[in-house]
Amino acid sequence: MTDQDEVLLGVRDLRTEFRRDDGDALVAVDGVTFDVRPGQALAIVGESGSGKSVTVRSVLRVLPKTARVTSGEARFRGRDLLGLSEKEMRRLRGREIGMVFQSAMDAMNPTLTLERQLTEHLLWHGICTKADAKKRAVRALGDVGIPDPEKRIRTYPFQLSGGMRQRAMIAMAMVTEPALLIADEPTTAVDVTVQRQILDLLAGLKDQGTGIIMITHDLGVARYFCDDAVVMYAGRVVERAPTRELLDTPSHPYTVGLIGSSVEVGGRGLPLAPVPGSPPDLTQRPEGCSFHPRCSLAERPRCHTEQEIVTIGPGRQAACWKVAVHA
Ligand SMILES: Nc1ncnc2c1ncn2[C@@H]1O[C@H](COP(=O)(O)OP(=O)(O)OP(=O)(O)O)[C@@H](O)[C@H]1O
Repeated sequence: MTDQDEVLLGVRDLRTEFRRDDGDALVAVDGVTFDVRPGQALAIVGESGSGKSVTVRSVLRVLPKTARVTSGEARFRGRDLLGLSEKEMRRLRGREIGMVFQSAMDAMNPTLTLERQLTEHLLWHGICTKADAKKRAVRALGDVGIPDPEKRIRTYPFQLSGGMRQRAMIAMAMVTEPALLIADEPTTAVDVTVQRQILDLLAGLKDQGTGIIMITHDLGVARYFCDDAVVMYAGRVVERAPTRELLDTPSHPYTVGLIGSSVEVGGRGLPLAPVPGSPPDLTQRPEGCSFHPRCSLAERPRCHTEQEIVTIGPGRQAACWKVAVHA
């Protein structure tokens, strides 16, 4: 089997724009490329507004009306998701691609019991018969560690604690046995103990061969859970590497700053403190490297005119020509 055969999701040169009222286009995602393989987790890290969510929303085709993907490819199991009909995408989302978000309250329907939500989800996707749906739903809740699932299945999301709700959302995402799971800050709103339990649950999925994309602010979570990482800045990937290498020996000046400003205590990263300065207004992106106005190493004219991708090693690239000079 070649490397290429093993790619579950291959995103290439993805570009997504928002149309603004003043007519200007805001390029939120600009040329993003990454691969996710079965049984592997990819972290997408970066400051707020760097384009992490818009990237995965573009892949899932759940963008606000004002946004559109203007170019690129998102090949999932051989099919380009960006070329599928909306009907085909509806079949795929929630079935072959599961989704877990920061807040289960936003992702689940507060007016339906867990039983209704889980069984309707299974039946809509044609996973099993009505007779089997409840059994599978109870099993899914048990699998994510919800005690007494036969009883709990009759509750509404708001009747559960935050941690239990998050588990129920993961049960929803897992019940169809998706090949790919996209998790957008799944542990941000829960305490450390629940965070660990949720990561262990997701690790179980990974062991079964599920590919995972994890958006996270928490470098400790990325280190603990993710095989590879991409760092985004102003809509672009500025560095990609196996996670441990990226965190131990970062290359791009932005990654260095990001890690330098994050304190990892006992393997858990605190939320990232911002690198001095602020990201650019995406309607007026600086020429060349978008990070140059904040970069202490920036040199004229090269950093102001070009952004070069440098390959540092296997699976490692950084969007900074100075990396090659210092390597
Ligand atoms: N609904 C929207 N309308 C207009 N622009 C938007 C909208 N949503 C996002 N954007 C633009 O896209 C950029 C990327 O947003 P995105 O939500 O992907 O960032 P993020 O990295 O996920 O941030 P966070 O960590 O805060 O969730 C933002 O900086 C903003 O300029």
